[in-house]
Amino acid sequence: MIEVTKPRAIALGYFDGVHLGHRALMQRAVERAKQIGGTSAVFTFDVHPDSVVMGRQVPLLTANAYRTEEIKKLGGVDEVIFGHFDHEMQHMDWRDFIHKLLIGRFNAGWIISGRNNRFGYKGQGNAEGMAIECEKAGIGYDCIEDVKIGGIVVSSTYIRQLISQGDMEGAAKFLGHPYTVSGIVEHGRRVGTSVLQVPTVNLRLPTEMALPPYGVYATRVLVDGQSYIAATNIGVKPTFLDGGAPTIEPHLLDFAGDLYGKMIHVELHKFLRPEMQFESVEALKTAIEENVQQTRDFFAE
Ligand SMILES: Cc1cc2nc3c(=O)[nH]c(=O)nc-3n(C[C@H](O)[C@H](O)[C@H](O)COP(=O)(O)O)c2cc1C
Ligand SMILES: Nc1ncnc2c1ncn2[C@@H]1O[C@H](COP(=O)(O)OP(=O)(O)OP(=O)(O)O)[C@@H](O)[C@H]1O
Repeated sequence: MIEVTKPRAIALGYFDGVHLGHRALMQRAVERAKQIGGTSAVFTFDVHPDSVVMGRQVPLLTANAYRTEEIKKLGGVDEVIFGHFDHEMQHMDWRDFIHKLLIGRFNAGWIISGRNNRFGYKGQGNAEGMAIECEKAGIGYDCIEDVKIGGIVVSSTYIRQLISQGDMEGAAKFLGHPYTVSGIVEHGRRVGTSVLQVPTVNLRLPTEMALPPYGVYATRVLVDGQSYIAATNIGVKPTFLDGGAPTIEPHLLDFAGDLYGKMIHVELHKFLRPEMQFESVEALKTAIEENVQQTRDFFAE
C-alpha cells in the first residue's frame, strides 16, 4: 500500500522496452526515494506521445497490457503513474507540467530525467529548465547522462530498428534482456499436430508491437514459472494459408502437454531463417527439424 502523503521520487519518460537507459533512471529514483523517505515512481503516458503529436503509430517494444508489470519488475520502482496523453496534456506549458502536475498533484520530492528528455507543449521543457524550476520549488532533480553501448546511445527508437532487422542479439544487448512477446495461448488449426507432427502453441501478436521479420527464431518460452527452449515461427504460414494475421508459434522442444489458455512469454534470442512457402509438407518438416537442432545448439553454447 502506497501512502499518498509521502513524497515521490519520480522518473520521467515513456519507458518502452525498459532498456538499460531507463533502468539507470529508475535505479536513481529508488535511491532518491530512500533518501527522502518517500516512494519511487515512474511517470509515463497511456499512449505514446508521438502517436498523438505526429499522428503515426509507434510500434511498441512492450505490449500495453504488460507495461506496469515490466516497468516494476525491471526497474524496481514502487509505482507506475499513467498520465492521459490527450489534447490538454499535449498543450500543457512545461512549467505547469512540473509545478501543477508532478509537484502539485503527485507530490514529487525529487525528479529524475535523461539528458534528452523533452516535455510540455512543443517539447519546450528540457533538463536545464527542469533544474531551475525544481530548485525554485525546493525539490531535488537529477539529470542522468546518456547510457551508451559501444558509443551508441541506448534508445527505444534504436532498439526498434534492430528488431525490424531481426538483430535479436543486438536488441537484447541494448535492452539488457531478451525481446519478449507475451500472450494467451489460442487454438491453432491443429495442422501442427495432425499433419506435421510438430505441435505448436499459437499466440496472436499484439497489433501495437514492433514486429520482427517473419521467420524462425531460437526462443525460450516461460510458462507457469518453468522455462523451455523452443523453435518458433513468426508469420502467416504461407505453406498452408493465404494471408491472415501473423501469429507467433513456438514448438517447445522438451515439453508435452496442453498450454491452451495459459499466459506465456516468448523470449526471441536469435533469428534462424526467413519464413518460406514450401513445396510440400515433407520439405517443411525437414526444415523444422533443422531449426530444432539449431535451437538446441544455440542454447547449448
Ligand atoms: C520451427 C517452425 C518453423 C516453421 N516454418 C514455417 C515456414 O517456413 N513456412 C510455413 O508456411 N510455415 C512454417 N511453420 C508453421 C507451420 O506451418 C505451422 O506450425 C503449421 O501450419 C501448424 O499450424 P496450426 O498450429 O495452426 O495447426 C513453422 C513452424 C515451426 C514450429
Ligand atoms: N540511454 C539513456 N541514458 C540515460 N537516460 C536515457 C537514455 N535513454 C532514455 N533516457 C531517458 O529515460 C527517460 C525515458 O525516455 P524515453 O522512454 O522517452 O526514452 P528513449 O529510449 O530515448 O525513447 P525514444 O527513442 O522514443 O526517444 C527520459 O527521461 C530519457 O531522457
